[in-house]
Amino acid sequence: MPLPLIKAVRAYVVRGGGADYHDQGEGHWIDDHIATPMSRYPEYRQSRQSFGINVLGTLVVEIEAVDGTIGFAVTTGGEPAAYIVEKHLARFLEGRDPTEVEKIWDQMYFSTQYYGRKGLVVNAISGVDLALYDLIGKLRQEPVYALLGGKVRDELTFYATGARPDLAKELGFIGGKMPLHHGPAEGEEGLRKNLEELETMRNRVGEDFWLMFDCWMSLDLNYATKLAHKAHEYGLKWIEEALSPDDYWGYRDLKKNAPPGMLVTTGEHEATRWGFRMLLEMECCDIIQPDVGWCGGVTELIKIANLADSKGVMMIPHGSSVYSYHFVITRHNSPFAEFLMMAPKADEVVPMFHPQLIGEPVPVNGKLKLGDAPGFGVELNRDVGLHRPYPR
Ligand SMILES: C[C@H](O)[C@H](O)CC(=O)C(=O)O
Ligand SMILES: [Mg+2]
Repeated sequence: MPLPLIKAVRAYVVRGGGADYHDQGEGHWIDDHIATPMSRYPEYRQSRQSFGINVLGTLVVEIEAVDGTIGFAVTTGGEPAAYIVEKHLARFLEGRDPTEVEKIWDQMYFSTQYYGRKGLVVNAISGVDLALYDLIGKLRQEPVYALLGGKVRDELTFYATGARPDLAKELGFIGGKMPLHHGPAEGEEGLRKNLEELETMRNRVGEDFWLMFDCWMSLDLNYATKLAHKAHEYGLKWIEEALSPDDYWGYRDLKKNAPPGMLVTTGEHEATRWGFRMLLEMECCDIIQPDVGWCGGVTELIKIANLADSKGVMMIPHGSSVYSYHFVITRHNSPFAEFLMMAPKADEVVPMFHPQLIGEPVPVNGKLKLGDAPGFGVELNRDVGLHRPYPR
C-alpha cells in the first residue's frame, strides 16, 4: 500500500547537550584540555569551547506526512543547517512519496554540491535522511533496523568513550577510549604525560581490557607514529583520528608504520561514499568510523558500510546513539558499537542525546537489546526550547 505523501519539512535549533555533545557545562571531561588541531595556540588549549566547538548547536529536523505522522532526527549543524534544510532541501521532499529515499538523497546532494560535498551541508542532508527513515518506520510501524534488513545479532556490545576507562570497565564495557590530552605543541613533556595517563589506566584495568586513544585530528605523522610505538608497550588497541581528515597520505603511512597489532582508526569527520572510498582504497585505516548524522545519513551509510565490507574493513560508527544502533545491529562488519559517556565525570551511564530524546535506550552492563518501537524508537522532547529560525 502506498504511504502518505510528505506534507512539510521543518528545521529547529536547540542549545545545550544533545546531538551537539560538546555543548556541556564547565568541568565536563569532554572540555578539559583535550588535544585538538587548535592546541598549537596556547590560548585555545584548555577548552574546546574557547575556539567555538559548540558554536552551532543541535539541529532537529521534522518531516510530517499528510496523515499527521511525524518523523524526526537530531544531529549537529544548528542555525546554518536549519537554513539549508528549510531554504534548499525541503523542496526535494514536500509533496513526495517518503519511500523515494535514494532519489531524494541524490537530489539533496547534487543540488548542493557546488557549495557542499562535506561538512555542514552533508550534516544537514544527514539530518533530513535520518528523519525520513524515522518517518518511514513510523508509517510502516517497523523499527529502522527492520527496514535495513533485520538484526544479525540479538544485542549490541559497547566500548565507552570517556576520561575514565577504569570506571567503564566496572560498568561492563568491553573497552575504554580516552581523549588524548596533550598535542605536539606541548613537546616531550606532553608526550610523557599522555603515556603516563595510559600507563595509569593500564595498571587499573589489567591486561585484557581494551584501551584506545582518541586524538581528535590533533597530531602530525611523526608524533602519531612515535606515540603509537611508545603506547604499544601499554597495549594500546587503537589510535584514533590522529591526523587531519584530509591527510589520506599521512593515514596511509601511519597505518604502514604502526606497531604490529595496533589498529589505526578514523572517519568521524569524513563524509559520503567518495570520502570513505579514499580512506579504503588508500588503505588508511583498519576501522572506519562514520557518524551517521554527519556522513550523509542512513542512505549513504549503506554504501559506505558495503564498501568497507567488500574490503574486509570494520565499520564502527562514531557515537550518534539510536541513529547508529539501528544500523550496527544489521551489519556483520560492525561487531560492536561506541557509547559516549556524557556524565561530566564519566562515572555513570546517562543517555547520550539527553535532553532532546525521550526513551533513548542506554547500555546496561555494556550491552543493549533494541526494542521493536517504530522508526528509531524515540520521541522528541518538545520541552527543550525548540526554535524554528526560518519558518516558511
Ligand atoms: C573524545 C573526543 O575528543 C570527542 O569528543 C568524541 C569523539 O571523537 C569520539 O567519540 O570518537
Ligand atoms: Mg573520535
